[in-house]
This record gives sequence, structure tokens and C-alpha cells, in this order.
Amino acid sequence: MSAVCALRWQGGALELLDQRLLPAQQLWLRCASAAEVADAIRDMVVRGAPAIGIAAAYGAVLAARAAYAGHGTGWRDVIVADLDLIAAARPTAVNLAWAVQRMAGCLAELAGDPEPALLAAARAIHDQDIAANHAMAAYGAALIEPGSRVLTHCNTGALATGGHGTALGVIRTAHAQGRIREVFVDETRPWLQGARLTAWELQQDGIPARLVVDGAAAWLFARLRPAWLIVGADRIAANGDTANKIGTYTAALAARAHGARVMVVAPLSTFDPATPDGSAIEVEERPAQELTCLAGQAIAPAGFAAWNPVFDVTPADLIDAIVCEHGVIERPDAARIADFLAALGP
Ligand SMILES: CSC[C@@H](O)[C@@H](O)C(=O)COP(=O)(O)O
Repeated sequence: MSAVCALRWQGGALELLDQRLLPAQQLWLRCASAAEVADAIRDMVVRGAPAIGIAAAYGAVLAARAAYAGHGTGWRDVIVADLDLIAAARPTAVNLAWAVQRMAGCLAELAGDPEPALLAAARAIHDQDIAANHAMAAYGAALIEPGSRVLTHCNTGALATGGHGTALGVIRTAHAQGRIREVFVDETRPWLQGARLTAWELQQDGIPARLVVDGAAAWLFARLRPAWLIVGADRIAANGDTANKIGTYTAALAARAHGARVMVVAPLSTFDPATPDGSAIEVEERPAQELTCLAGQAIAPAGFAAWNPVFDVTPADLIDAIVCEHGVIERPDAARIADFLAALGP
């Protein structure tokens, strides 16, 4: 179990470990309103698909408190408007919309002060994510041969989830079982989630790891032969096409070219059966400045243009296994995913 924690409900407010400052500083930022939660998600204080869903759920509690206290009989509409604000903070990770919808569903059944029931619902989303992480970790670790090297991209650990992690949860559990010889961590331009966050989590757990630049993927698979690329997901379309941090697709192509396998690890809240394939996934584009500046310093000529999509979509046929809390979908495609989900029941 990781000692790292991205978010907590404390003293009637949501506290977020400001991930923009890690690993240099550990500073907790307090959000006391839905608007502050939306800003924190947009500004990357909290990030990672499951973590922003959990933050959104607590944001609904803050929305409910303010609306019920201050808006007479119109409180329900005020909460719904705040939920829309939170849902719009980032477009790609479906966990955000999933959590907001779940909180809206809970709200629809309530009369009287909505805060206690919404807080219970938010805590349930948080607890269920942690339980899902541990279940996925067990399923995913079992796929890894003892003594393997693996590559991971972005941060999918306790900082990106309720705790333990998705892809990094698999790596944690696999390491504890003696299956991991070494982890390679993509630095993950431009926000450096790999270098700043994943490396920090791995170091605290004492898991042997080395950092590589994103562009090293093909050469790494050619020379040091990692057996698996293990990544998380922000949205998995009905046919298995998977949106994840920009650079995942490149790493998956490199893995396939060198006979390594690709594992996507994500809870059911990341599955989006309503989106038929990857072409329908909205990919967030962030300001050019996030590419052209590094740590406040210009690294491109002033005014130089940039295209900055922060996710890409890996086609399902490059993915060997999707691991969720209910098991493993090997060689995912639309039929296998539909059968898997149907077997889980309503
Ligand atoms: C469990 S996290 C899976 C993904 O959310 C993760 O790989 C990722 O792409 C996060 O992107 P970010 O932009 O840092 O929110």
C-alpha cells in the first residue's frame, strides 16, 4: 500500500496535494467550493482520470452545502449548474463525467438537506476506487513473468487515483511478488508526470527504476527488452481504442515492433461503451505555452506556434490486455468487451 495520497476530505472541505509542485514541495490546497474544485482540476492541481472523478464527487458535496444554505427552493438547480461546471473542467477522462453523473443521480433521489447523502456517495466512490485498484493490481500482476522489465508512461499511481494506482498499482503488486526486475519511467512531456510523480512514488516504495526520455521508447524495447508496456487510461471506447497520456500510442507501436506486450489498466469507470471507437473521443488540447516553456523558462523562440494535444488514442489492435477490477480482457475488441461487460450484469 502506498503512503502517498492525492486528496482527502478534511474539516468539511476537499484538500488536494498540489501535484504541480511535486516532488520539490508537498503543499496541500484547500477547496471549499465547487468552483475551486473545477479550477483545481483544470489547472492540474489534481490530475489522473480516477482522481479527478473523486475530486468531482467531493466538489458536488461543496456545491450542495452552498446551494442548500443560500438559494431557497432553487437549490437543486444551483447544484446541477455547479456539477456542469465541474464536468466541463477537462474533456478526455470519462471518469469525471461518470462521477458527476453518479452524484447527479444520487441528488435526484433526495429531499431535504442533500449534503450528508452526497458526502456518503462521494466517500463510496473514493473507497470503491481504492478497492478496484487492488483488484486490478492482482489481475495485472499475474500476467507478468517473474524478473521482468517493464515500461510505464505518465503517472498512474496513488497520485492519480484513490490510492495504490492502476498501471502503477499493477507494478507495485508485481514488484512485491518478485515479478519486476526494473521499471522504466517515461518522463512524459510536457508536464513530466513520469519524472516528477511516478519516479517519486517508485522511489518511496524502493522499486528499482530508471527514467527515460519519451523518445527513447523504440530504442529501449530494442536494447533492454522490457516485456511489457503498462499504462492507464482516460477513456476506453466500446471497441477498446484507448485514450491516455500523449506518447502512449508511440510507446505501444514501439512495443509491438519489438515483440513486447501492451497492458492497459483501468477501472470500469474509465470504460465508455457509448463511444464506439477512438475517433469519437475528444482529445484535450492545452496552451502552446505548456510546450514552449519549461519551469518558467522559454525553450522555443518567442511566439513560436505549437500543437499540444495532451492525450492520444492507441488503437485496440495494439493492446494485448485490458485489466479492470473484474478481470482481464485479452486482445480487446468490440465483441470481447461487450461480452465481458454483459457478463457483469446491469
Ligand atoms: C490512473 S491514471 C490514467 C490516466 O489518467 C493517466 O495515464 C493520464 O493520462 C493522466 O493525464 P493527466 O493529464 O496527468 O491528468
